[in-house]
Amino acid sequence: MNIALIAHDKKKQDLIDFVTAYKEIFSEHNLFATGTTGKLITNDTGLTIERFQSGPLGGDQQIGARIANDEMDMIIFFRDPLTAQPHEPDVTALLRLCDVYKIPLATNEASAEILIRGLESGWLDWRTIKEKRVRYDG
Ligand SMILES: O=C(CO)COP(=O)(O)O
Repeated sequence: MNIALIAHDKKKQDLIDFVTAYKEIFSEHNLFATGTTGKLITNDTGLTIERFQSGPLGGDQQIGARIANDEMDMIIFFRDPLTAQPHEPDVTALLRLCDVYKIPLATNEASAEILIRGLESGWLDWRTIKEKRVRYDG
């Protein structure tokens, strides 16, 4: 699975702690991140992460492009809902593309817990699950 990790500044430590807690699971997947988030996570965990530009410089858009190319399977984005971001339109565009392409997206720690446990349990193979559901329906 290709997993993108993103955190706004006030949420970065929370994401580092989260990735550290689930390092074993994350280490089995291809990780991507916006610039600063990726650098901090790699420094703390030693995990290999492909880094894009920093968010305000286009990193969210680069991850969005990967989604549009069907190259992302999950987005974990610890957003800061209490601080205005200069690149808010980019953030909105990224979230929109997750919905356009039906990509699992967690925008807070609680949702991320559920996604990562689902990933571990094999629930994230959503395309197969959807095919089965269609078969059951008729
Ligand atoms: O701003 C961000 C997401 O919108 C995150 O960017 P950085 O990881 O470069 O701080």
